[in-house]
Amino acid sequence: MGKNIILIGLPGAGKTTLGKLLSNIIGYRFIDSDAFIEEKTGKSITDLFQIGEDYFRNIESDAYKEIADFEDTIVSTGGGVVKRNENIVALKQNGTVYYIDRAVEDITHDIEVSHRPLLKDGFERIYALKAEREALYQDAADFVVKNDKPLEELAAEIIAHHIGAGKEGEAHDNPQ
Ligand SMILES: Nc1ncnc2c1ncn2[C@@H]1O[C@H](COP(=O)(O)OP(=O)(O)OP(=O)(O)O)[C@@H](O)[C@H]1O
Ligand SMILES: O=C(O)C1=C[C@@H](O)[C@@H](O)[C@H](O)C1
Ligand SMILES: [Mg+2]
Repeated sequence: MGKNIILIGLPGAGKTTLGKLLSNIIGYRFIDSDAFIEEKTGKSITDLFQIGEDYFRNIESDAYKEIADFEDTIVSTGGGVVKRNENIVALKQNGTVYYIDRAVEDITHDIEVSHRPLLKDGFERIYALKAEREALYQDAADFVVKNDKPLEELAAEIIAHHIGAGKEGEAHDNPQ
């Protein structure tokens, strides 16, 4: 059975769109951890966050432990997956972690903030998230993919890495 493909990165980095595209190409199941949590709890991420961030993060960590047992699955994670190392440890048991590294300026062009609890006060917060989390995303990643090109090209880079072929270019095995 193939290892899971775990996509991490900031809100708006392209994880869900790329994950669905990868799923169509290689036939693995696609899951989005936020949607998985909403289905399991019957509550929206916004509602869970309103109860308290710790409350949400506990539910999120439990979800990653469940997801870690899946096989042949592409996982689009929540942007905060790296806030707890236990999440990454669990997901790496049967998964390779790909950091989708996208410039904040590109993200702000493409997303709106209304249903995003962390961005409800505006885009400024995403600059802070980038500063807070960049090192965490880099440390967690087995492989870094720069999202500054068509998503089909990112998908090709990830598939090449996944099948063990390796590839020259901006995507690179993470030396950290
Ligand atoms: N390389 C790209 N070219 C064109 N559009 C892109 C690219 N990367 C991302 N996008 C667009 O950016 C938006 C955000 O992408 P997406 O929803 O996949 O991000 P995400 O990481 O899943 O974010 P979140 O989970 O926080 O919603 C989408 O409209 C997507 O189509
Ligand atoms: O970046 C984050 O911390 C979050 C991202 C979303 O995917 C959700 O998981 C939630 O809104 C928290
Ligand atoms: Mg998403």
